[in-house]
Amino acid sequence: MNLCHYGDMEYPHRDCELGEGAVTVLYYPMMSWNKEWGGETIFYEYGESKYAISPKPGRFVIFCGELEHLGTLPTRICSQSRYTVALKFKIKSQCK
Ligand SMILES: O=C(O)CCC(=O)C(=O)O
Ligand SMILES: [Fe+2]
Repeated sequence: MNLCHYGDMEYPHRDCELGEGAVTVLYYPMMSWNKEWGGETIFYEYGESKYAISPKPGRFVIFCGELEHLGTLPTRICSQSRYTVALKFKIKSQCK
């Protein structure tokens, strides 16, 4: 379970080592979210941002844990906490 607010720090990371082949299931449990509040999950490719997923209430994102990503922080006008639930599964075969 992740919890962050405006002013916190988050870093781009991978959820597993390259070649480890884990899968992450990310869930946004907030009851409501305004797009002006930011908080997108950014996915990187070759070190550059490639996809931004809005933290829409009830949304699930399933991705290969080898992908570099970042849960961005809420903007200053957001008075709510940004929650996510991340379930990280190791699988035998690699996910590519
Ligand atoms: O909160 C997010 O958008 C990402 C969370 C995450 O990357 C993690 O828990 O490993
Ligand atoms: Fe992560």
